[in-house]
Amino acid sequence: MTATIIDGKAHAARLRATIATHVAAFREQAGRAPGLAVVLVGEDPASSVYVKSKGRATREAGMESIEHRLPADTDDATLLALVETLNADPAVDGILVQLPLPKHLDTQAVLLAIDPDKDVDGFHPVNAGRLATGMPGFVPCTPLGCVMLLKSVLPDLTGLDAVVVGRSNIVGKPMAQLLIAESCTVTVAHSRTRDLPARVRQADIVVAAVGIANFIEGDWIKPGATVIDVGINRTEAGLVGDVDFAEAVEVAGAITPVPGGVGPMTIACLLRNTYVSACRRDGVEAAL
Ligand SMILES: Nc1nc2c(c(=O)[nH]1)N[C@@H](CN(C=O)c1ccc(C(=O)N[C@@H](CCC(=O)O)C(=O)O)cc1)CN2
Repeated sequence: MTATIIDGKAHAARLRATIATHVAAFREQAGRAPGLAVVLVGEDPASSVYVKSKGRATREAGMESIEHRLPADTDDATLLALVETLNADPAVDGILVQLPLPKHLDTQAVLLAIDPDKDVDGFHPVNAGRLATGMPGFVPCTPLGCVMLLKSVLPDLTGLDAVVVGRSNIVGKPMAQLLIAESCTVTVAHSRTRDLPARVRQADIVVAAVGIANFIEGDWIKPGATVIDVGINRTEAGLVGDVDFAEAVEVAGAITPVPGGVGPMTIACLLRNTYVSACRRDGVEAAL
């Protein structure tokens, strides 16, 4: 039996349409549009595409897109000064610095400089702490999108065994926190985990965020499990995920494809976070 394919593109389109409706109501009530500032340093081709997509999606949702493109040799002081300006700008509800930054820049210092209440990426330690302790804050967009896709096929995750393969600050760790909040039993695995295939085989939910093409093999998957593939790996065969899709689709109960799975949800969730930020800043109740 082949798995249900979870159509992230369709889910993202629906979420974006919903946000656009709420943004229209916000504009009526608040007399202004939510504003998202995106900062890109350098010319990494993939990052340039993502930033362009974010700008287009922001405008299509009825929000204001403010783009700052800085040269690759920008120094820390210049970037930090721009973040401070955006922190102080009342028209800016959300600030996002596109990652990865060029190697000479101090990513941690830049993320720390963003006002946590405008941190629509949810990468600031204050928001990581809020997520870990169940307080309202901003949840990183990719894991938030993963949970939405998961719940589209498994509305109640209570008691399920989940394995998150990958322990990054922007996907693995927040993903684990979200699954704990959904009452899953969560294992966070990584490159040094002993007998990883055996761990994955026990899981009802597999989230693959390890960054290695086709790393998770079909016979690691428990029959009927739900597989969420966060990987975006450019190979000679094209864009592939961290899961060997051709193998896993024969075993899983449901699986996200790459492309067209988690990726589109990242930008849709960014719009959601920006709308929520505007509502919080204006003291308006968010409709989500
Ligand atoms: N500040 C941030 N930087 C980065 C983030 C982030 O959430 N915040 N995530 C990624 C890149 N990213 C958004 O920035 C992103 C990645 C992938 C997609 C997407 O829609 N992917 C498509 C394939 C598109 C392609 O050909 O590359 C898909 O999977 O279908 C959207 C956004 C790292 N940096």
